[in-house]
Amino acid sequence: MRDDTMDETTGESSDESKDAAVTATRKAAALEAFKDMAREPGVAKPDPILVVDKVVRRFGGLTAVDVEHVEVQRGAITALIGPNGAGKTTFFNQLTGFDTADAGTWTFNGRAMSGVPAHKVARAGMVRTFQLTKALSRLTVMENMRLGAQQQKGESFWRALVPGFWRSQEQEITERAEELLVRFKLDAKRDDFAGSLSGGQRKLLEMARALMVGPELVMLDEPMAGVNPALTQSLLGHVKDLREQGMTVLFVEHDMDMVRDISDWVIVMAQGAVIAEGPPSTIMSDERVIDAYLGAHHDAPLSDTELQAQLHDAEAELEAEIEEETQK
Ligand SMILES: Nc1ncnc2c1ncn2[C@@H]1O[C@H](COP(=O)(O)OP(=O)(O)OP(=O)(O)O)[C@@H](O)[C@H]1O
Repeated sequence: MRDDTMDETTGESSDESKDAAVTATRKAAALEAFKDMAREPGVAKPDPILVVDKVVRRFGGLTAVDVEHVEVQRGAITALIGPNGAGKTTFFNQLTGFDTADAGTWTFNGRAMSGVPAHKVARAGMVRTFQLTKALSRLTVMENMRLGAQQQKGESFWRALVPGFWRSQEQEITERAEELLVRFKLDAKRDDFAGSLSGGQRKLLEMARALMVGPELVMLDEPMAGVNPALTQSLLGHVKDLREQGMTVLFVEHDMDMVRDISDWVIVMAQGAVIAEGPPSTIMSDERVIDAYLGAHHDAPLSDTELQAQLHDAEAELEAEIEEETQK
């Protein structure tokens, strides 16, 4: 039963103040772990949940991922950033068993995971979110949630053999789905097609679906992409909430405001490799990161011709914008 007695000094119910205390503690613990940490790619973490060594993925002649060593701290929110084509999504796919690495090893909670198929990786406690595909959009919100559990548990064998066992599992799955839908304020949409949800609601469903297996490490692929600014804060709150519930979060994101707002630590990839790590407040002023985003040699002086070309492009863009505005 909830204890709703009020704290006279803060005016909060004691449950609320307890929640706030937990939030402060988890955040503080995460920040404490990164205090004084060397800002070097591959730097050792005090309590890593994930440790990656020499992972390589090639597509023909292109090396999409070539990560020498990286560690992810347990209980923290870590952002994985980098310019387009840096290899972030490919790296996520290797780690979660959705694609096979050409080389390398990694451990999750000390357990070797290379070569382990996706549903077993999920069962071990490491899940990634997926954007809603066309097929999933045609299912209801509830069906998506149930699929999140079934697909990842890979228990069709048991389902066929032991119907009684499966029925009790089914009930458990439905209850867990209901609980998560309430938490993500999607319960009123449970019977709507996932395709009819707004951009922000889809992101919530993607997150809720990943939580069906009760993961320890949640990997979010661009959780803010296509989200209406009005829903931004609510989504950020849900991501922070994962940490408060004791989960570890690793997310890929281009939106630097979000990275600064919620991450405890940032890992930067460029051309397949981890090139820098550091706290969100200073990472974007790291020379290696500036180089990666702007392309090498940005500090070499521009030739006259290059300068003219840049000015010309900027003017053309500005004119196009003005024209667009006047036509509205
Ligand atoms: N299935 C594939 N076949 C061939 N090349 C691929 C494949 N998947 C990714 N690549 C290439 O690998 C490189 C890394 O791509 P990836 O999508 O992992 O980068 P990213 O950092 O996630 O980029 P973005 O931020 O734009 O999503 C790119 O050059 C991409 O074109």
